[in-house]
Amino acid sequence: MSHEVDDMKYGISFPGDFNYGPDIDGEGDTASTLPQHKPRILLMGLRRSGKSSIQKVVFHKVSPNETLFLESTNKMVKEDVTNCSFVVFQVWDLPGHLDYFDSAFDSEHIFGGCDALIFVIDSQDDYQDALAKLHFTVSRAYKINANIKFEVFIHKVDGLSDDHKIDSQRDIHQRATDDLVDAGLENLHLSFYLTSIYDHSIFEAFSKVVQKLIPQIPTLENLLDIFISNSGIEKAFLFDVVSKIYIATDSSPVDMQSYELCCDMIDVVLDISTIYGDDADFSFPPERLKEENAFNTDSCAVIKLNNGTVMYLRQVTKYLALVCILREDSFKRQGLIDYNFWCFRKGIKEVFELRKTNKQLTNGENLENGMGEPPQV
Ligand SMILES: Nc1nc2c(ncn2[C@@H]2O[C@H](COP(=O)(O)OP(=O)(O)OP(=O)(O)O)[C@@H](O)[C@H]2O)c(=O)[nH]1
Repeated sequence: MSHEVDDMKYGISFPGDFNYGPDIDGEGDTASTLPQHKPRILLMGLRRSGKSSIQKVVFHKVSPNETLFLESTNKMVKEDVTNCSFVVFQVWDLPGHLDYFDSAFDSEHIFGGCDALIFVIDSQDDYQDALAKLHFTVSRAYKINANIKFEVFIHKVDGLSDDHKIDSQRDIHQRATDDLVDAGLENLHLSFYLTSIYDHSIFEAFSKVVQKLIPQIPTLENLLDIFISNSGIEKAFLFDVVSKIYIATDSSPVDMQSYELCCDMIDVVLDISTIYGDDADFSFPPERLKEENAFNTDSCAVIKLNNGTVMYLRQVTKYLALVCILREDSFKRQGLIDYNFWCFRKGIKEVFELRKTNKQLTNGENLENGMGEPPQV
């Protein structure tokens, strides 16, 4: 394992335009030293479709029930998702009743600098108007900026039966793409997700959107593949701890149940660290993470399930955690897994250090990772 990671060539480009939160070690604030372009995600859709609720549940840990009486948003709300989070980007919540292509708005600025546009459709409502608005929005935005990733959240599916969900998705997909073909926009690609704030589907969908904006994804996936295949692990996720967005996973398919289990494990570990950690602090989760010792690079947890499966969490940096699912038999070789994890973490750090040392690399200088020696196995 160590050889494979050490020999790996990171043959991808590292555009300096995707910022990450505080240093990979959680020390220092890179925000002041790196260029300030933050990927921008626009949340659009008709009124009451659920845009503000999505933002509150995913990024502010608001419980779904608390969104029931959210007031309508009347003006554009811009938010930097930087708080203690590894992934740094901006989310703009655009109220549904306004036309952003009107001359009153600077549409070039709104859509020209946009990286992903999430269009939220309320699946519990008649979606005829939403489809018309979707077509109007994406076709105009595409003309301004053809690089935008267009994502459609078929939202509030908690109220639909399984059959109804599939039918709605098929119907919306068909009608939306037909409209684009009729308008001669075959190259405009829409991705569809079934979402609800009442389960983990909204986190999963947001994870997939964010992953499209991380240029290092192929390398991270590759590192995870090498790690799991050499450690007898079945599935591994690399999580941004605060948002519970997974920023990468190995190349095997993701099943919702495994993802949910891993999210729950992060909650359990956070709670226990907060209560029994060196500097126990009982404030709201993002605040807790600011405390140096509540959840740090030494955090590690093992949960044995009654079906012969083990869940293993290791902290990669203060903001990133690796959560793995494996069989109890494979966990007998924990020493090997720990060693491989050490190599994996070293690889991850090198990937993200490259963004800082881009210049050094082009000058042919060596990277120093300052990681010390691997643990003894
Ligand atoms: N059942 C269900 N209700 C949801 C879901 N997401 C949001 N809602 C509800 O939908 C209602 C409207 O949500 P908002 O987040 O205010 O909608 P919005 O799109 O921001 O609305 P505007 O600010 O008017 O543009 C609230 O009562 C939410 O509780 C969901 O996944 N399932």
